[in-house]
Amino acid sequence: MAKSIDVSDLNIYYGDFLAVEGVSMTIPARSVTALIGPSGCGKSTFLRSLNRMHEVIPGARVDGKVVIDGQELYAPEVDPVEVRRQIGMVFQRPNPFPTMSIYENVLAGSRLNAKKLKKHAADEIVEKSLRGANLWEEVKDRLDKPGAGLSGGQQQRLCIARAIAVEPQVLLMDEPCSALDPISTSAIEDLIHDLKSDYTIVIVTHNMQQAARVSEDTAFFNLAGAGKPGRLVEMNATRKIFSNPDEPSTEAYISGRFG
Ligand SMILES: Nc1ncnc2c1ncn2[C@@H]1O[C@H](COP(=O)(O)OP(=O)(O)OP(=O)(O)O)[C@@H](O)[C@H]1O
Repeated sequence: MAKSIDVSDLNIYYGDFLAVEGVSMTIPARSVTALIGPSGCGKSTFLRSLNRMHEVIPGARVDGKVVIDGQELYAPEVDPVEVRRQIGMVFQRPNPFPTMSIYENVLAGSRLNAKKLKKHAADEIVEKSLRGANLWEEVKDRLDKPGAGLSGGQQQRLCIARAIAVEPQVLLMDEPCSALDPISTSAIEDLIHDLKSDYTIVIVTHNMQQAARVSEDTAFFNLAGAGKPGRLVEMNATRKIFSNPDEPSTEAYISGRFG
């Protein structure tokens, strides 16, 4: 199920504006890769290029290659809508469908994928996904209540349940804990740890400790200068990035000297 991702010479544009330049990296399967770097260096833009969400913005485009287990993501025959279904994404702010029940929130993606879902199969998906997102025990007695009635941390876990319900190959997370308190953050981090045995996870985070805690590899992005595009400075084992990075600018960033 989990897939590795090979990115080569990827340039990412908003119209004429080159936001991210020349990224090449290999993101290993069944592992967590953290993307770090100062504001505006293109972490979210890069993340969205991995499931073709970037192109949703008018005029936005990429050139270069993204290959997921041998399949080129930007090949002409690939349907971007299908890609977005297969590569799950969790955003900064939990965004459950507010009036939809917890049960239906989990199934939202599966209902799009399968025309008719039998009650028994639907129940199974809901329980498995909520268990996978570490939320089952907290909500099993109120599955018919609206998603908006949950706490922020529970809502974020509900969004993760919704993302994993379709059994994606890859899970992209854009600062999934930035709107959460420390206890909910810790629950999500534990969950990320559990999920990585099944999924390839890429997470954008501003929190250095979080990158150090949850990821195997870390990619440090930076701007080459004001008005210049973001680029990948260094990707290495997280252990190495936080103890003995190859690049002085990585060292400066992680030690809090800029960014
Ligand atoms: N919809 C958009 N249209 C035009 N430019 C955009 C758009 N979204 C982002 N950008 C620009 O692309 C560059 C990279 O932005 P991006 O949000 O990817 O950076 P980031 O590293 O994720 O930042 P942050 O850490 O602040 O979230 C910035 O110069 C930003 O202004």
